[in-house]
Amino acid sequence: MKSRVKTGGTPPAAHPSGDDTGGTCGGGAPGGGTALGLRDVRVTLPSAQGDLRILRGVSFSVARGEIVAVAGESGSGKSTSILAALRLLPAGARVDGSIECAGADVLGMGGRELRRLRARGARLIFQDPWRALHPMKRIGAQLVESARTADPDLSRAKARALAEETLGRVGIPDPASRMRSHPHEISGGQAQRIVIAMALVARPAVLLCDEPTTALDVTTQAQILELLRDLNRELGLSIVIATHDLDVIADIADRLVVMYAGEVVESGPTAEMLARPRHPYTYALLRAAPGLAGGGRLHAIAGRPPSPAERPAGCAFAARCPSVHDRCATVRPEPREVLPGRTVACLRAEGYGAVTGGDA
Ligand SMILES: Nc1ncnc2c1ncn2[C@@H]1O[C@H](COP(=O)(O)OP(=O)(O)OP(=O)(O)O)[C@@H](O)[C@H]1O
Repeated sequence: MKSRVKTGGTPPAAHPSGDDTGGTCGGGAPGGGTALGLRDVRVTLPSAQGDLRILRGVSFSVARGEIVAVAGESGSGKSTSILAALRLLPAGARVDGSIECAGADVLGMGGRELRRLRARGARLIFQDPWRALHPMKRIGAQLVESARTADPDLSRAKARALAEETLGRVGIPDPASRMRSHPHEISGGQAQRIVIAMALVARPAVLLCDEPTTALDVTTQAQILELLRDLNRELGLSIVIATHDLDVIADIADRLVVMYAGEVVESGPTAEMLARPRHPYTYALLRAAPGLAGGGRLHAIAGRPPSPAERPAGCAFAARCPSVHDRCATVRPEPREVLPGRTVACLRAEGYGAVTGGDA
């Protein structure tokens, strides 16, 4: 169903609200094999210079039990895609296209359904875990609140038991005593585990992680990603991870969605995209990733992406593209399916070899 929605300027819900009782979008909701689907999503934001087209027809989907990484440089539209999925864009934002979460039409939702969506349909994990934790409330109380907001029929005792069990599940030692701690008593890595636990107790259909490890040290980053992968494997949790750092997610993502200047330029199974990137931007991102270049020379991507106000007429990547040709300046490449489940938006899409240690 196609919709056009003006969002009401609701700020991201740092703490779950407890006032919803209805709705259709939740972890246990029926509805096909898709946990989250964006189809031709366009987002326009008002600004002093006029309307800014931030997303220009973004499509990707996350099957149940799948990990999808949304990658791209800063400003490519990753966060906007995630916030659009939860209708959390700033006041005045216009969203066109269609967004589906666990079988429900997100752009057609009313207030109550939206609260339900945010409480248990799709839960957000931010880069900064402290943003999601109330500094004055005990960790146990925050977990119980999250569980009971998602399922108001859950008794306080059952919610506490679920909270404690989930803390153990995400690797928090001595969960019973941790329940009584306040956020200032824990480390950044533990805080992110607790934020993940707060999402898990709500049994969401999909976890939306926006740069979930960027604020953490390298060892903790790896542990949090391992935790996400375990939760995906053991609970069948569907996960989206937005990141500018392809190294970080290449090992755990089933599929990659590469964004540039508000568009998806390439998407497909991770292994295939690493072995044979087809879009020059994907290739450039891979060559700029230390882990994936495997000790080979790193190639920074020269230049910078265009801002939404200065986007050129044809291909947005043309000014930085080593394979550019005349038509790229005037013809906007539409995403096309080059293999089953693999799309590329490039007039050439010629394909490159895998980026390896010997690549120079
Ligand atoms: N409220 C806003 N008003 C104006 N422009 C915005 C607003 N929010 C985002 N943008 C612009 O939209 C584009 C996409 O931003 P977005 O944050 O979605 O990208 P991103 O890929 O998540 O980048 P980052 O990793 O830096 O968060 C950027 O050019 C950004 O400047």
